[in-house]
Amino acid sequence: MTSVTSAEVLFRLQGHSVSHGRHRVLHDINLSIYAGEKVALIGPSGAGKSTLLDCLYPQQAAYTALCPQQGGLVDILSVYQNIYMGGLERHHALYNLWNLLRPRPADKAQVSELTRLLGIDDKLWHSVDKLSGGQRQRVAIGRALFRQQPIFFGDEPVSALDPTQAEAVLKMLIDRHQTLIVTLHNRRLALTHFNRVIALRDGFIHYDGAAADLSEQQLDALYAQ
Ligand SMILES: Nc1ncnc2c1ncn2[C@@H]1O[C@H](COP(=O)(O)OP(=O)(O)OP(=O)(O)O)[C@@H](O)[C@H]1O
Repeated sequence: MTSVTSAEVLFRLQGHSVSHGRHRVLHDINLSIYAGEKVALIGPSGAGKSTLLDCLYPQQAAYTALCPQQGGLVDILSVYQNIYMGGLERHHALYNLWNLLRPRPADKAQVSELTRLLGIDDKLWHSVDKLSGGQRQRVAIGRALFRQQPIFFGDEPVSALDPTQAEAVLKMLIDRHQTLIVTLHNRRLALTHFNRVIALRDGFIHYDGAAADLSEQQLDALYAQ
């Protein structure tokens, strides 16, 4: 895994606004995110969280494992193939083609280990269109983990998992990445697993600070307004 120097600014937006047609969805966003930060991005539906992730991602795309909201899986391919695709950039095309069709033992072992940790090892050779929403979400997370990058971007990456799984998977993502920016609707997870919370509402930053300085009730109020 490539590492980035601690306290290095990885992401910066200054006076950044985004519009879709006449609809402004992000207003004058100012923020810096440093290496090592674990940032929960919260806010009601439509607040602009995914749009903000889209603005930040290109700044470190080469070092970022991305887990988009729709998962981005290829339905007709197996769990193994979908996860393996997270590591395509590490090898040349012929190696990848061979490995997708006839997995080498070493690659198969790595992908199998991820599926075991994610609790989907019995699905390794199933095509992903046969999986439940939560199982598909774990495949998308497996693919992001297989990228082996220092930064993780997740757009509601654990929303389809039950509470126990969501916590375990989030912990795994945090353990394996130096810097994370994750959109979440689960306020408790935001406060217990992240050190910084950025709360958006109607395209404005409503709160940006330490998770330790926030209570769940304050976050609830943000959603209730
Ligand atoms: N391609 C688009 N064209 C037009 N409007 C868009 C487009 N993408 C997003 N929007 C609008 O931008 C606003 C912010 O959307 P965004 O997906 O960033 O919100 P979000 O906070 O991630 O929501 P959710 O929690 O539901 O995923 C919404 O009002 C949405 O309708």
